[in-house]
Amino acid sequence: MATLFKNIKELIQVRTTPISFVSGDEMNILPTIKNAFLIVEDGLIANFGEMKECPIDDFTNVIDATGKMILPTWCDSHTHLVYAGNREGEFADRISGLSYEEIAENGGGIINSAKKLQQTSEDELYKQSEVRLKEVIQLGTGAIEIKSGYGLTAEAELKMLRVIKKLKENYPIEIKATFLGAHAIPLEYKENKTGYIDLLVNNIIPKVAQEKLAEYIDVFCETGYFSATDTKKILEAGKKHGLTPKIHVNQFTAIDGIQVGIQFNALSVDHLEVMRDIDIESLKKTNTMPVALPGCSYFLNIPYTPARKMIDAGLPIALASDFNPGSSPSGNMNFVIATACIKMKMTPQEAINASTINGAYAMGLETKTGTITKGKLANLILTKPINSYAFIPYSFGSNQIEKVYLKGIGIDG
Ligand SMILES: N=CN[C@@H](CCC(=O)O)C(=O)O
Ligand SMILES: [Zn+2]
Repeated sequence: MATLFKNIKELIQVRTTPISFVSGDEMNILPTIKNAFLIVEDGLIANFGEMKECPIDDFTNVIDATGKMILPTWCDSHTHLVYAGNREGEFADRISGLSYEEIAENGGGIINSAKKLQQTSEDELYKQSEVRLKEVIQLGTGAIEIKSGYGLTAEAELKMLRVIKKLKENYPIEIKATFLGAHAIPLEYKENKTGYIDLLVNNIIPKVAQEKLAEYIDVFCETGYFSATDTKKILEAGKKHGLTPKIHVNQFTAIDGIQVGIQFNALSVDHLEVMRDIDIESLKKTNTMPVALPGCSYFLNIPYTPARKMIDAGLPIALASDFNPGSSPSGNMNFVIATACIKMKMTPQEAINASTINGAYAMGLETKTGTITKGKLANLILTKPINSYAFIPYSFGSNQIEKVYLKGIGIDG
């Protein structure tokens, strides 16, 4: 069962020697092969090279990619794709002048989503989430991290994580689950944050770990949510139960969350719209991936992560969608890449590296996906006929994807 893609105009993100991620100046290097072939066997990339070296075996399927390009599928390392209902009412309130913070203070925001989710059955939550998962696959995402965090009770958090597990069982996309019980302080604990942290530490985290429902642990380390000290306490409990941190930090204020993340060897620190020089300095020479979420900056009209400054300082960057009902109701990685180029001054090469190999690293999948490398999953984007890969971010809002292949199988919309 071998499939040959032939006459590929340009095969993008080709890495013959495995890499974990790229940083600094290396982010601007995107290796490609022009006029290429690629062979898929048993769901994996078996071989690739220049057309002049293409083997003349008997292939089960031959796909002529004349004029079209192939890239590894997008690796979206930060989403909240499992949620109930939507928050377009708050969207209208923001247009009328209320801020995201004011909406949250009035009982909207994450608390609003938690209320809806608690009242939604597991089956219904699965159905709503499945629609979004199918949509992002068609938009080129082949690996995705999904967080809990709209439950805020043991029962509802576990319900979310079971939905993520079911999606993982039923769809060919790679899915990683993150426990984000510390996403907001539930109304019942408004005057007793310590009580909620104790519940997380002594009850919910042990349950999540026991049922093996998550690999990562997240905390919204932010003024009005969880402080650096709270974050340490929660990450400590997560560590005790084998959960690796990937945390929300520096979205609105810099309160030393990055330093806590580094101290706990976080796989990633995400958002980073507000970055002090000390935060950039702290991230140097660490294994922690900084993750930018331009869709959130776009939607909330808040500053963009200073990616240019960070890359110029030698750091890596991953890009993710932050797909969620409150601050980024879109999981379209093509838009994320375009926005990173247009608003954050990342080059197309940097943005593609940030959305493939660096995104894969930010969810522990760098050995399985994120590059065109022999033995990796044949998770591929076949573009429509285009002149250059820069056309993908350039033509923002248009879809340049002809077909998505996961484990070598073409996914029908
Ligand atoms: N900032 C915290 N959490 C989400 C948004 C949550 C919401 O508004 O529902 C984020 O990453 O932007
Ligand atoms: Zn988020």
